Amino acid sequence: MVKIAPSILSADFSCLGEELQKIEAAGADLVHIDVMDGHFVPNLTFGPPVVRALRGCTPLPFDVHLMMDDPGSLLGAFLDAGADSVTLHIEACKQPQALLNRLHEAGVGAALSVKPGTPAETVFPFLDQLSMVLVMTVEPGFGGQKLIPETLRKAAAIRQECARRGLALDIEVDGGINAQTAVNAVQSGANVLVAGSAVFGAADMAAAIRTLRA
Ligand SMILES: O=C(CO)[C@@H](O)[C@H](O)COP(=O)(O)O
Ligand SMILES: [Fe+2]
Repeated sequence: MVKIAPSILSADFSCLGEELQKIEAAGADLVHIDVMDGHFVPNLTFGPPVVRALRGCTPLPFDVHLMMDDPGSLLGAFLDAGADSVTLHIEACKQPQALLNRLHEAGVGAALSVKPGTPAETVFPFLDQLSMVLVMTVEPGFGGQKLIPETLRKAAAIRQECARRGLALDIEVDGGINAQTAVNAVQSGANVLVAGSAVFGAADMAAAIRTLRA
């Protein structure tokens, strides 16, 4: 079953709560929240107070994608704010194990992400401790970019390694996912599709989500 995680980076920021209610009604499975710190990526978005404020707007799980240089510094605040799963970039983690331990202790989903230039193998030592791996299919920082096709080979390599080890992880792809690119993404082993512009830019969000899922 393919899960659809609309990224609120492409939502109307002047009425984020209503935007969450719209994607819930349209059949979204998760809310993908792109946290950018202006250092790890050249853009700045939401912090824990925004996540906390949105928590009351929908029961959908919050999939928090931390694009931060020092994710440990605000991890507790994002957990308190209502994150259901937290994705850390392997490139930003000096001690991934310590941060994963904190996520396990908090009882939330623990995910690691790789940027397009980061080998899939960097997350292999942690696979048995993860609920999800996020393969970035664009350079992180902005919505509305074109998917980099070679990145899907990493989704396939991670899926293969999981199968070899008998692990049933979610594999999420993020960036440039639309009705066309979703086909190759799912064939490569992804089962969670992040979609910002393809959902929030659609005239009919429910139809866009149905098409992505199909
Ligand atoms: O993490 C990111 C970008 O850094 C993404 O979640 C984007 O927000 C996806 O946007 P689209 O490419 O689907 O428009
Ligand atoms: Fe994201």
